[in-house]
Amino acid sequence: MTAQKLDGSATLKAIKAELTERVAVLKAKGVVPGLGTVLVGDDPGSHWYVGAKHKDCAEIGIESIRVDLPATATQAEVEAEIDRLNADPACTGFLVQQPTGLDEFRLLSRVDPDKDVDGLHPTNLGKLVLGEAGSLPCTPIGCIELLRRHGVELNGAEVVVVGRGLTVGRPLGLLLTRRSENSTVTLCHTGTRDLAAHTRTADVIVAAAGVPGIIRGDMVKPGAAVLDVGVSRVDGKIAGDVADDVWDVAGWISPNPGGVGPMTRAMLLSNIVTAAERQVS
Ligand SMILES: Nc1nc(=O)c2c([nH]1)NC[C@@H]1CN(c3ccc(C(=O)N[C@@H](CCC(=O)O)C(=O)O)cc3)C=[N+]21
Repeated sequence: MTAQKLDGSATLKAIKAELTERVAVLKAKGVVPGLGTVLVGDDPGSHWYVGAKHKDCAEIGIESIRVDLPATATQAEVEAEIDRLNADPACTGFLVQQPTGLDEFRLLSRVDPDKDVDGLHPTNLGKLVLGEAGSLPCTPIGCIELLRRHGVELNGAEVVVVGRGLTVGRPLGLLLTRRSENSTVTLCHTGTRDLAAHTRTADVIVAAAGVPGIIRGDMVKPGAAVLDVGVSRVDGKIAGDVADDVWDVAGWISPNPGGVGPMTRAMLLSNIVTAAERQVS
């Protein structure tokens, strides 16, 4: 048996087509969505991600405001850019690319929550806990959207999430246990005594540990869906959390690259458009 692919690249394309129409409707009402990014330093990976986000925006009619600062930028300098984007009406949503090497909690908290298209502002994470509408974090909501669009059932499913990080694992548990998803979630992490005992009974495994190959074929129930979210570099190549032998056991796999990464970009675009729509009504 070989698993079917959960194709994030194809799904990004489909979502772009849908969003293009919503952007056109906004423009007809005189609203032009504009994404701002603040990038600190010269990490090549971060430059690639930010460039990809602006290219995605251009394709669907979203304007770009790009602020690149040197690695020597101070907390106060980055905060001044955040204040400027908060006040700029052409910027309908923005993000500070992580990591910055600065106090990220203070940076995140300074963004206007209505312009927080990453869904990581404390107000938006608090709204998620409270069940109120707000921007949702892009990577975990991208995992859910990828499964939904491939017809993988989440209602009543046993989902094992591996990793408790703030951008994926922790918020994913909150999203999946909403009534609209209705999954039963086990959140595993480095303190979990017997990881395989949990993953073996799961209908869906989300591997977001950042440990290459941590999920092996003998840890997966035949037919399960496995999302490879972890990103590490081994010899300069992207290495995910899912070992190759999982393809022989699982029913569905999101590859890495080509799976959840593009979905993160799709959900950022969706958050930008939704935030601009909220600002109209
Ligand atoms: N404020 C903030 N918001 C973010 O959303 C954010 C961030 N900081 N910091 C870094 C992570 C990482 N991230 C990715 C986006 C796209 C791909 C992606 O599209 N990857 C491609 C190819 C990657 C490659 O080939 O290098 C793929 O998986 O197919 C991956 C990772 C967003 N992040």
